Amino acid sequence: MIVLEELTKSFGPRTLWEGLTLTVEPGRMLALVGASGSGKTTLLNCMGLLDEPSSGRILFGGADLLRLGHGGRRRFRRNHLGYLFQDYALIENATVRANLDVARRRRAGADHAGALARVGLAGREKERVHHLSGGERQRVALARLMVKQPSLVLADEPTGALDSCNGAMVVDVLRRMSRRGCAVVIATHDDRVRGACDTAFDVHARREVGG
Ligand SMILES: Nc1ncnc2c1ncn2[C@@H]1O[C@H](COP(=O)(O)OP(=O)(O)OP(=O)(O)O)[C@@H](O)[C@H]1O
Repeated sequence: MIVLEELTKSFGPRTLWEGLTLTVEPGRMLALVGASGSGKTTLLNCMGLLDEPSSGRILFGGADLLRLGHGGRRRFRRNHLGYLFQDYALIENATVRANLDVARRRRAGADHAGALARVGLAGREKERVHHLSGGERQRVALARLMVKQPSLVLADEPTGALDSCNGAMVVDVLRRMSRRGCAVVIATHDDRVRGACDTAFDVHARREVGG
C-alpha cells in the first residue's frame, strides 16, 4: 500500500497542488485524471522518487519514502517499483532480452519468453530496442514489468502510443498484475483506461471521482 499524506508541490511561486492525500491499496488500480497541466506526471514522479514534493509524506510499507537515503531509495526502486513511462525508459542500444534481464533481480527463471509472447513480441529477444517502433518499445516496457513483478506500478499514459487493440492489452496486463496484489497507478486521458480502473482520482480537485 502507498499512502500520500498532505502532499504539496510548488515551482517557485506557483503551487501545483497542496494538501493532496491519497491511498492506493494492493490489488487496486487507480486512474489519475485531470486536465493537462494539473500535475499527474509530477505526482507519479514524486511517487517514484524521481521528483520531490515540497512538503508532505509518502508512506510505503509504513516507512516515509522521502526520508530514505540514496541506498534506501535505490532498494525501493529495485525491489518494489515498476515504471511504464512515456519515454519507455529502455536501454536503447541493448537487445530486448537485455532489457528484460535488467528487471529480473534475483528471481531465477523469470519467464522472458512468456512475457514477450503475452505482449505480441514472441521470438524478438535478440532485436535491438532502437530498431523497434514506439508501440513495440512500449510493449517491451510492459514485458519488463511482467518479468519484474513489482508491488507498485506507476504508468504514465501507457496507451498513448498504441492502437486500441494494444491499448486494451496493456490494461489487461496491468489488471492481471493488480489481481496478484500489485497496486497500479495510471495517469491517463483515455476514458477506456479510466473505466477499467477501480477508482479515479482527480489531481486538480484532489479527490476521488469514481471509476
Ligand atoms: N521542473 C519544473 N519546473 C517548473 N514547472 C514544472 C516542472 N515540472 C513540471 N512543471 C509544470 O507543472 C505542471 C504540471 O505538469 P505535469 O506534466 O505534471 O502535468 P500533467 O497533468 O501530467 O499534464 P499532461 O496531461 O499534459 O501530461 C505544468 O504546468 C508543468 O509546466
